[in-house]
Amino acid sequence: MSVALCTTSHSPLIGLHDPPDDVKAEVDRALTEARGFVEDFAPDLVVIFAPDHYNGFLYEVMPSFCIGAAATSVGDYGLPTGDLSVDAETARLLAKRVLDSGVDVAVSEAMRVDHGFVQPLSFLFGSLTSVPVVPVFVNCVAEPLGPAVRSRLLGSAIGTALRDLGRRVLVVGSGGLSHDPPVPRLAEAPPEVAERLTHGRSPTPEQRRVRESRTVAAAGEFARGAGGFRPLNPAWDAEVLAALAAGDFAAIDGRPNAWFTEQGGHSAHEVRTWIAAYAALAASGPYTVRSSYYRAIPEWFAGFATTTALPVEAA
Ligand SMILES: O=C(O)/C=C/c1cccc(O)c1O
Ligand SMILES: [Fe+2]
Repeated sequence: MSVALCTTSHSPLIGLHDPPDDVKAEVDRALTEARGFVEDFAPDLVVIFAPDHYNGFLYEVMPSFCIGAAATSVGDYGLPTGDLSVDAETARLLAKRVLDSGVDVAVSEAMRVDHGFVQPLSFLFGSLTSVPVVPVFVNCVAEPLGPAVRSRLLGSAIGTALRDLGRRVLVVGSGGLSHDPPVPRLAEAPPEVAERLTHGRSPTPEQRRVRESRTVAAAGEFARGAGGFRPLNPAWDAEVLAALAAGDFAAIDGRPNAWFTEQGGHSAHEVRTWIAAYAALAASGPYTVRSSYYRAIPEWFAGFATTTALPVEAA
């Protein structure tokens, strides 16, 4: 089997609240390069690690990790709705192998996914059904969170299992580096928001519109330096990118959750998806980063990065 990696930030504000044209063009070039890398690799399976933002996973039951044997997009922020082309047999096999390794992963036969999964799949493949996929949910927002090292163990177990498949597998990690957009938190939520975080899996179109327009308005404030949001942290982002590029998981493994939150903001825990993806790649041996793009983009509420990587012997 062969393996390749692409990690990318997502932001539902892309296309809804864009940065100046020169920045947008720079990101487009980076994503086009990543897409070219993926086309050249021509995967026959994609394993995507991504978070959810209270669209598919709510406090009714909030697993730390979940592998989907079937998945459908809820179509938040105007993104495509519909089923992903999930490779159910491989999803169930990977779940078994992860459980055998001692990492407790949930399984879903009806996973609902949001922009965290849908945006990278749409960027890289143009649709949700171009390539067989195994979606792997990583809880990055709903506290309490387990330690980040568990994401590495999850990725490592999946990468080890992938070695036996004899397939061309692209592992994808989806999520921002430093960022703290207004995703609600249960501990400080008023009752109606707590109710939504627990049971609100089917908002009306109007409820969805209100929620999404609030995020766009907040991004406008953030980009103007208003609103009291936590700033992006390019220095921390560089530190994390350098550790992952060097395969230096030890630099991250021992970090407490407070390190991610204090340095990068509450949503910086989305970097767990990158840790899992890089750990999955590392299971096939030493790797080398082929491309790495970064820019802090307040209009998208994101320390925005995209990287690609290959095993050393394939590079
Ligand atoms: O509104 C949400 O659910 C999330 C918004 C968001 C904004 C910016 C970067 C991200 O990673 C997000 O999920
Ligand atoms: Fe996100």
